[in-house]
Amino acid sequence: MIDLAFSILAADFTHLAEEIATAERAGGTVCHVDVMDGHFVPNITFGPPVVAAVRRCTNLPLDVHLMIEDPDRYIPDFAKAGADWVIVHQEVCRHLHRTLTQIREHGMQPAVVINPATPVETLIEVLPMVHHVLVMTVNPGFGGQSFIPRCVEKVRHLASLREEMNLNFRIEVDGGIAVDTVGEVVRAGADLLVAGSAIFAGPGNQAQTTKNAEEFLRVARSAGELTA
Ligand SMILES: O=C(CO)[C@@H](O)[C@H](O)COP(=O)(O)O
Ligand SMILES: [Fe+2]
Repeated sequence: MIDLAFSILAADFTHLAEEIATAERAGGTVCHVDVMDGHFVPNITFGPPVVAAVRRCTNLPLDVHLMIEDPDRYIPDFAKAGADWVIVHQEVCRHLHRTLTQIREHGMQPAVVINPATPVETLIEVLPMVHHVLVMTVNPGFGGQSFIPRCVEKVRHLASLREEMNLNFRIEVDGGIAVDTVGEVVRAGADLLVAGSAIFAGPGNQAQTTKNAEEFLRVARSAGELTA
């Protein structure tokens, strides 16, 4: 199953509810929320109150990508806000197993993410406990950056580990995913596809947003069929 996890970072914040409804009607199946703290990444976005507002706009799974130092401190707040899936960066978790366990204990699905410079091997011990692994295909911090092709090999590596270890975590990609890059990552084994600037067309441009999402899904699904 291919999921389009549309990233609201690229949406028109003055009409967030409408932007989410448009992406959902066009086939988006997961709502990806990028939380940035200005420390782990050089940008600041939003926190639990915005996640709670998004929760009131949609019943889609909320995939909350925490680009923050010390995520443990905020797990209860994101649970209260209505997050479904919480993704933490391997690079900030000194006790990754404990953090993932805490996410699950708060009723959410735990996921882990690695930056382009972080190897897949750092995750082996936690693969049995995650709902998904996110492979960053840009350095985190901003939307609209260029896809880093070398990261595709990490998706392939994870897909083969999943088979070898007889596990069923999903593989997500995030950053520069668009019609010209999505085929490659799907063929490598990703099926949870984050896209922001490739989907949202800007204020008042719902028709183009719809077209973008439909075309994105058409390309992703045809790559998926070739792979299956
Ligand atoms: O986590 C991030 C960026 O750090 C992302 O989720 C971006 O929001 C993706 O944006 P595009 O590359 O699709 O524009
Ligand atoms: Fe993200």
